[in-house]
Amino acid sequence: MAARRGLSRGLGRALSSRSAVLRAAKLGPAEAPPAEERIRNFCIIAHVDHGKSTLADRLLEATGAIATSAKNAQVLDTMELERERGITIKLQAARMTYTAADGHAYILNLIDTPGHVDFGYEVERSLQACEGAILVVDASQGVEAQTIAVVQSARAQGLEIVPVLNKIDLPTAQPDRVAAEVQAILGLDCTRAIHASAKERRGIGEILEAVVARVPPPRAGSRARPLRCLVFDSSYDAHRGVIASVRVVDGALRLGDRIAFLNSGAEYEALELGVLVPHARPVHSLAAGEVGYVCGAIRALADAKVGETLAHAADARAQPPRVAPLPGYREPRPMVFCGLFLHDGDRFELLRDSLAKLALNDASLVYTAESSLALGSGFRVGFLGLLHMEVVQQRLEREYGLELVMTAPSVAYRVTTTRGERILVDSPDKFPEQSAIASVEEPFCAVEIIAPFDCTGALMELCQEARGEFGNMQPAGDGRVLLQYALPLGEVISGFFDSLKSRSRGYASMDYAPSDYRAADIVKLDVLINGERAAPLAMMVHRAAAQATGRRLAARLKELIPRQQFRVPIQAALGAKVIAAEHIAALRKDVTAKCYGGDQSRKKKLLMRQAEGKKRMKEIGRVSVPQSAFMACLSLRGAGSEAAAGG
Ligand SMILES: Nc1nc2c(ncn2[C@@H]2O[C@H](COP(=O)(O)OP(=O)(O)OP(=O)(O)O)[C@@H](O)[C@H]2O)c(=O)[nH]1
Repeated sequence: MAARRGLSRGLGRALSSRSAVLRAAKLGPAEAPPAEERIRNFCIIAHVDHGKSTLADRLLEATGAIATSAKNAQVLDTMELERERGITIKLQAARMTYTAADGHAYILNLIDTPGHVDFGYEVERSLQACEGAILVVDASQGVEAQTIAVVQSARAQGLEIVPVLNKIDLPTAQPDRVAAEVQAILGLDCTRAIHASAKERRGIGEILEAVVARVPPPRAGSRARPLRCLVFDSSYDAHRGVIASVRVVDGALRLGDRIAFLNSGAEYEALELGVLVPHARPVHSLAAGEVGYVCGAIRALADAKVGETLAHAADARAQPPRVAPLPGYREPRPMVFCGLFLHDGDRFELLRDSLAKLALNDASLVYTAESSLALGSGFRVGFLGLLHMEVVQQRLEREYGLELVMTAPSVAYRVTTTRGERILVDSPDKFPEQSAIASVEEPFCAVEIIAPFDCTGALMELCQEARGEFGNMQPAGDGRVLLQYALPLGEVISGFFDSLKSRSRGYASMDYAPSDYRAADIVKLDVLINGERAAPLAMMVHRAAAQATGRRLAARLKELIPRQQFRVPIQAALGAKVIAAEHIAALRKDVTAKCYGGDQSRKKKLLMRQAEGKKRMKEIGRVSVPQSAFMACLSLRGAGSEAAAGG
């Protein structure tokens, strides 16, 4: 699945590589905006791998927005084309012109939606920029967990949904069976479902006609109102600042207009307006119903976050303001937290600069400095979910050449103290003494799982172990079952997905969305090494799982911490009460023992290597602890851990 940041980065890079061209690109003569009834704004929604990107490409080809590629995308003959293709796959919005069977030319805006639930809010905003959605379902696979999730989101936004059964070229395709499934599970009328093969370019014309005929045009009459645009995506370009993708909801935006973002209050001038066809084409104005981009030398994404409302500065400043923000704006809310440290503690400045640069491109990234005796200076970073965390980690390592140490991910608990204070605890460091806690609440999420029927028992057991609350179970067609559970988010982020896959032989698909907070008996599990509290190893766990987790952690640390010259006790404790204990026997590690005393140079090398190894160790009291030990807790927490670690 294409990760959200990948999309933004892709377009950012694509635009930046063309920024010189763009600056030189001539702004053509001003044109009248297309009539609302000739505009269709739509997106393509699908479960991963059902063919969303391939179909998007075909629609662009069929309307002449991009050149028709050779059959095999890998053998595109020119770099030019290849680049174009790369851009089209990663674009966030593309404008096509299509002459329909009724003889009229229509402007079709295809708006890309991020595929993953981590970016659910951004999906919601992209969908809000559309009036319709093409639902792609693989005719050989049928409805999957994310199919249900995306349809629910599209419905919530009131979009007209056009079902397309893709991959009918496959011998295993059963479009009629899958149509019945879509109808039964999703309640979508499939009598007019389109049979298509994006691969073989079948059904493409029918899909374009269906977009024109079935997706409603933008609401008429809104052009006379004061300007309001929805920012449904934004990315940062080093040369031009923030590029905000917008859907004009009311009024019209003209080049040179003074603009304001209603939630952040930031004001700028619209220096460049454009549409993506799919290359960026500067325009003089964008009117209600249209989709395009705005640049205004906007310095930080924080000023123009996804979900913002852009208006004319004068309307925003008027007393009382002449415009209200579009409803539903939310600050990005991190759900998963972890500590980020460096293998090489000396490069802290680089980590700080890299995070700051990344945050320019990712308004949902939040971080605060954190310092740990064992791991040095680093940051506590909040992410939208595990995928987001992975993407950030990879970007920091790849783009900034950093070698990171990440502590186990944790969720944020709501703690009410005995003094009546309510605090959000996203790190074991901040967990109050047990005696000062009145109550703790943990975040829950709504989970939907689709799996073969014969795995039902194993998966229900898994959800039960993860303290899940059963919601519903129903047939999902083709010998499969749909399970709905409410699960603690803390369990979902600790190996649950791996366990789900292993207990369903890889066949289950799953989707989750944060729901609410519920009371939970959460405690802080401390680890003591040689009597010293090892703060980076502390965890917040459910009391019922504390003892088993403590035992596994102590046993794992015993394996990971090298023997020292003295006996090292390892203990897991709840407050002052030790609940699990191990010890490492004393031994002086003689790394040269194998060298039979003869080969001096080899002996030297080994001693040097041992010294290097020591450098990578961190001291907890008198004990040298390797980096790997700090990651030990990653595979321990939660119910799914045994399966996740053991396969
Ligand atoms: N046989 C067949 N394969 C197809 C068809 N459409 C797409 N595919 C293949 O299915 C795979 C997934 O297609 P994508 O277009 O990348 O799917 P997607 O839904 O965009 O996936 P993500 O971008 O990863 O979310 C690719 O290997 C495509 O070549 C089709 O009509 N027939």
